[in-house]
Amino acid sequence: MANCTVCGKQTTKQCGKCSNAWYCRTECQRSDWKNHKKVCKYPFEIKESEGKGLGLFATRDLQIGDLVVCEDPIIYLSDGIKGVLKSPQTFKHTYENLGVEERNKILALVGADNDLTACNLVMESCLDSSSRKEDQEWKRALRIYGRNAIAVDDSGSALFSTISRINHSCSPNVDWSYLENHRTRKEVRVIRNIKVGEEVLVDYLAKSESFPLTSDRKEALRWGWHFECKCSLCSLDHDENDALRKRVQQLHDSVLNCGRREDVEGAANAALQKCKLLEKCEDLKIHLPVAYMELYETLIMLNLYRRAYGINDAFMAKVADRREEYREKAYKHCRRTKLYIDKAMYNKKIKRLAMMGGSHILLR
Ligand SMILES: C[S@@+](CC[C@H](N)C(=O)[O-])C[C@H]1O[C@@H](n2cnc3c(N)ncnc32)[C@H](O)[C@@H]1O
Repeated sequence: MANCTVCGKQTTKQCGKCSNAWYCRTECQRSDWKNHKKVCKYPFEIKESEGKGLGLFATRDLQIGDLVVCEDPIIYLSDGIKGVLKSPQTFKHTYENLGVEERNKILALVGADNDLTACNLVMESCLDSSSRKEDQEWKRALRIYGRNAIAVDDSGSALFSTISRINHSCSPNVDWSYLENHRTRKEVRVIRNIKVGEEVLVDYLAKSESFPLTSDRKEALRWGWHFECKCSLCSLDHDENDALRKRVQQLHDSVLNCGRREDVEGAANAALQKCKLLEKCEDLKIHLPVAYMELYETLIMLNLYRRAYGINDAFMAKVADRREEYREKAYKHCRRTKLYIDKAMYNKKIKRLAMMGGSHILLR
C-alpha cells in the first residue's frame, strides 16, 4: 500500500507503464501526467527492497554513463546541508508555501513517524516544543526531510520524488551530481554496469573525501541518516576491504602531512600510490577523479619547487613529467560516467595544495 502521488490517499494502483507513481483513481493519474511523463521513460521501477523499504530496480541492463533519472527537487533549502539545517523555521516557511501536490509528494516519502532520532539536534528541540495540531503537518514533513534530504550543491539540500527513493550502498553502482547550469537539478548516472532486476544503489557518504572503515561508515549513517546499513559490503566479512581503506586513508593523510612539511616529493609519491590503490578497489573508484586531480596539482607544485628543493631529475622524468596524463585520467572518468565535474571542489583542493609550504605562488 502506498500514497496516491496526487491526493495522498492510500492506494495499491501504480502507473502501468513504469510502476513508479501511485494513483487512487484515473482523474489523479490524468492530472499528474504533465509531470509524470517526464520521468515515465526511465529505466527503473520502484518496489520493495528487502529490509530497506522501497528502492529503485533496473528494468533493463544499464551501462556506465547511462542516465537513471534527472529530477528537480520538490523542496530545496539553501540554508544548510543535510543534518545541519540551520533553521527549522525556514523549513516551515518554505514547506507552507508549497502547493498541495508538492506537499503530498513529500508526505509520501519514508520517515513520517514520530521517531525523533530522525532529526538533528536543532530540529529535535523545535519538534519537542509544540504539540499544536496546526504544526503537526510541517513537523511530520521536517522529520521526512531529516530521513531523505540530499545535499545538492555546496550549501543546500533537497527532497526529490524519485531520487530520494534510492537506497544506500557502501559499494554503489550509481552516483549523482548536479548540473553545471542548474545546480538544484540532480542527475543520477551509472558508474558500474547494472543487470536488469538489480537494485540501483548510491553511496550517501561518497562526497565526504575520506575512506571510512565499516564501523565508521555505520556510525556516520546512523548519525546522519538514522539507519543501520544492510548493504552487501557491510554484511560480508569486511576485514580485507577495511585494510585497503585504511591504507588509502593513510596515503590520503600523507599527501597533506608531507605538504605541511614542505616535502612536495613525498606528497606526490603518496598521491600516486593512492591513485594506484583506488584503481584496484571497485567500491572506491568513485574517488578517482579527485585523486587524479590531487596528483596532477601536486606534480605542478613539484615542478615549481624542483630547483628550490633539489628534486632529482630521475623522479621528475618518471612521474612529474606525466602530469598531463593524470589530469586527463581525472577528466576521462567524468566523461565516461558523464557526471558533472564539480570545479568548486577542485578549486578548494587547489587552494589547499597552494598553501603547502606557506607558498603564495599562483598555480594558474
Ligand atoms: C533516502 S531513503 C531511501 C528510500 C527508502 N527505502 C524508501 O522506502 O523510501 C533512506 C532510508 O532508506 C533505508 N535504507 C537506505 N539504504 C539502506 C541500507 N543500506 N540499509 C538499510 N536501510 C537502508 C533507511 O530506512 C533510510 O532511512
